[in-house]
Amino acid sequence: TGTSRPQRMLKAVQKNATKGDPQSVISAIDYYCRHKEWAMNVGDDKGLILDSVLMEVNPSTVLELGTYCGYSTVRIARLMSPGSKLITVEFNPAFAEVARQIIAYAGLQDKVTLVEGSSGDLIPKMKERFGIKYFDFVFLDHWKDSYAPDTKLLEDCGLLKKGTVLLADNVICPGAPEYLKYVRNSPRYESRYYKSNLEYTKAEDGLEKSVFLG
Ligand SMILES: O=C(NCCCCCn1ccc2cnccc21)c1cc(-c2ccc(F)cc2)cc(O)c1O
Ligand SMILES: [Mg+2]
Repeated sequence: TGTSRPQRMLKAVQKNATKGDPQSVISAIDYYCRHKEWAMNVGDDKGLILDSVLMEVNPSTVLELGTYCGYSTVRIARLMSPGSKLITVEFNPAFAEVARQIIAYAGLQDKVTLVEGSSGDLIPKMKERFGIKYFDFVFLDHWKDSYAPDTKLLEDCGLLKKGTVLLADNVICPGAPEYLKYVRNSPRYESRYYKSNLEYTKAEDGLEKSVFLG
């Protein structure tokens, strides 16, 4: 058996990044995934768009669906103000274990709560479990066919407020057609597509930014 791809990514971070320096963790992962082995992090190209949308919102509460190894968790948390909270949901325990270590290596564990489970089960429990009233920012990066149902679930659970920004990864590759139809046709969202590349490749992909209008 041996190590998994996430475990090799963690080794690369421990070898090449500086403890407590989130930017060096991001650079170490991007270098590893571009030159050694591809992995499904949002990556550096789309990461710059994520950074700028995040800074524009300056959220107090963030929900991330799909932690994977914690790359986007680190990208988001490093830009969040003191006292703000990021809840990230990961379905796969092995991914969650690596992510916890990468988030801690970056020194961002105090801002981040990593929860294991499925979005469908956890979204209805956010208020009671984490004392969340609303999310100011939601990053969707989990099962692509869950983006639309989970967005409806967030609405129904009263977790979105006027101005909440949803940012969805992979709307072109692998694609989230149902989600695009939903947010682009709904009068309750103002949507915009940011064209970019699939992480570490020349293939097209992009992020869809959708503002909830209440
Ligand atoms: O599949 C992707 N991500 C999702 C992974 C599984 C999420 C499971 N999960 C996590 C939390 C959670 C909560 N509830 C339910 C389920 C949950 C993904 C794939 C590609 C990709 C792959 C091959 C290729 F050739 C091109 C592109 C690129 C990306 O950027 C991706 O994000
Ligand atoms: Mg993705």
